[in-house]
Amino acid sequence: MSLESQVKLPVIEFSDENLKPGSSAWASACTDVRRALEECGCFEAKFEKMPRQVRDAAFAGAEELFGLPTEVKLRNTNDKPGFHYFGQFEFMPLYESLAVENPTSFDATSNFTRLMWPDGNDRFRESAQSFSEPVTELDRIVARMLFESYGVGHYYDYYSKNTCYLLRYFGYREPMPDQTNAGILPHTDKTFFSILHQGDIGGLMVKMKDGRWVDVPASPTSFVVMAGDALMIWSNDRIQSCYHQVIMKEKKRRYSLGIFSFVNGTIHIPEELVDETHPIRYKSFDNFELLKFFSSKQKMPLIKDFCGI
Ligand SMILES: O=C(O)CCC(=O)C(=O)O
Ligand SMILES: [Fe+2]
Repeated sequence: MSLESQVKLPVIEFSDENLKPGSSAWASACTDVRRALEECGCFEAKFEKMPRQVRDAAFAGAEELFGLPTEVKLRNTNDKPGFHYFGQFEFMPLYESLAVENPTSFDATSNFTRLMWPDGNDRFRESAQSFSEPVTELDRIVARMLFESYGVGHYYDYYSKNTCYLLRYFGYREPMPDQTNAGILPHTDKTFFSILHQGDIGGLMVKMKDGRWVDVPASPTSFVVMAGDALMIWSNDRIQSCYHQVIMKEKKRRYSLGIFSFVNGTIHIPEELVDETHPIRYKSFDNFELLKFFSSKQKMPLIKDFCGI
């Protein structure tokens, strides 16, 4: 085994014991979350609240969704930049994804389902919402723990009221002989948090601070929590957004599900996170303007060109 594959992500367990705010187990989980994000930009969350049948139904839904004709998938449009179908890229021929905005809502999941299946598909609709509920809950737990650990617990109220969630389904074809096995090229997300959950086929890799790429094993009980660029800016660079990519190592189709959080309204860098060793690096910004800025550029711009000081 090479040294590279021995590096592992930090693992944090979220169980009944440490989910009680105010308990000592909660306080130590708050510190673990902050340390993992500051040191690695991501961690593996073991989260018991996802029932096995809900997870399996969500992946069965993914398989059905990617089985639809491309022209149907292309109906997945949205006024928000980047909240739509992606695929058919020459430089990433294996990758496709579809997005459901506000996936914990009955109406939003119904609208998406009707768009894909005009005759209805209740099983799919229900699976999308039931999967999203516990994962958005995990997002809020992680956010609250991080804010408390930074001494800005009051920010949680604003976050929970103003966060907009996106459920994204990822599908990757198996590479043909002589075709690239790059599923998705290295990038950071424009989110506050991204929580990814792989199906049975792994392939996700995350980059550590020392430049090493680490495999994220697929597991039915693991969720990868990653810092997005919006969190990096909000944290005044105490946390770096997580570089990640997908390499298709197995000759099989791969599915993955992601819950992405975006904060509505102007995000200010908390004064508590600014001090002599962390002078202010960014101006206040809008998460959707950040998305727009990146989607409008041909060449990958730098965050500092968007809101750096
Ligand atoms: O397929 C995955 O697990 C990750 C996809 C991803 O990183 C993205 O589209 O932002
Ligand atoms: Fe990503």
